[in-house]
Amino acid sequence: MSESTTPAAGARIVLKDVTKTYPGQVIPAVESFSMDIAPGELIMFVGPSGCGKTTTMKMINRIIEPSSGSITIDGEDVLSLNPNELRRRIGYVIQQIGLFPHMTIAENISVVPKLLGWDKKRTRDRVEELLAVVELDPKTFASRYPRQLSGGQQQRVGVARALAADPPVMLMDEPFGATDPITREKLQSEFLRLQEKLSKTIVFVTHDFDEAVRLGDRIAVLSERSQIEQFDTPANILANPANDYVSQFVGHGAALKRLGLIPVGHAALGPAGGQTAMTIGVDDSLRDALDALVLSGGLPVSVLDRNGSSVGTIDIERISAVLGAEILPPALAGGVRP
Ligand SMILES: Nc1ncnc2c1ncn2[C@@H]1O[C@H](COP(=O)(O)OP(=O)(O)OP(=O)(O)O)[C@@H](O)[C@H]1O
Repeated sequence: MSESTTPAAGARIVLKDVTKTYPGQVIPAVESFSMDIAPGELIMFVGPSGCGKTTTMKMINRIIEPSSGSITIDGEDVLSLNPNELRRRIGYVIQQIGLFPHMTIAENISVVPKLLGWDKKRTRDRVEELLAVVELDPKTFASRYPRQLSGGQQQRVGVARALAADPPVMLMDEPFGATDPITREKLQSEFLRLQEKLSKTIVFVTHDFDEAVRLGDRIAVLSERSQIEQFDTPANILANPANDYVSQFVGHGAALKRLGLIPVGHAALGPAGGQTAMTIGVDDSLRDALDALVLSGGLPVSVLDRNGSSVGTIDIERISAVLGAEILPPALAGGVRP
């Protein structure tokens, strides 16, 4: 990325006692919601349909006006920001994508830059840069229309459009919800790679707890009226759900989900060499290692470093030890690195 477009890192978002009661309703859709989101954090809102996730998120960019309470971005009250300032500071991606069908991909991405009065060259350069960022070749895609793109490609354009003015904050409402599972996983990985570079502050709404675990720095598990049942890292929520409501959300397979978060390199590896049927990378997850163990018929799996050299082996005991050192015999538990 050129120096002129060094990305804006995230901003702090603070919601204090935010309540929204829709006109004609007695019960608020969101009641006394408070949250402090650090710059660069990726926060997932998960909860059942109708619990108030979207209403809470849309109050941050004022698509919905709060009935009471305050919301600040880097200390500034969002109610005091004019519409252009809001657009500059907050990108917005939605499930329905919302690309304009009669505009080319380049024109779609240029919508906010145009509103902000950027000149043609700056806008064109930014469009090219962003298409490259979301892995769509500008030569092929800039002049196409949305209907000439697959769902996954359209969703990438949606992300590029939200990033156009390099906002420090991104709001994402089920952005990958309408894609098939394989495309969805691909978009999630791309998105994580992108976020590693950009470090935006992101509020991401999803129904899918596994998506929340995969993407989130912290997850807010919400119940009716956007009440926060637990707000913590994926690993802590999986290991210690705060109550039955959260446990239900975690669902079955909590141990497998936890393994998905831990790199193989965190386990105490066995000695390299010996008979192994399969290999796994040191940065792959323990869930991948378990998968390889199942396919190898239980034979230890050889662990390779980034250069492809064998650095040790992993087996089922060593995987279990990472999750439950405290309940295993001391000899095994002792080998686990924190
Ligand atoms: N414009 C509106 N007028 C009145 N009630 C509304 C309005 N929009 C949403 N609601 C109600 O507010 C509550 C919260 O809705 P919201 O869309 O925020 O939930 P959600 O958790 O995002 O749901 P979903 O996952 O289904 O999108 C729901 O009971 C909904 O029916």
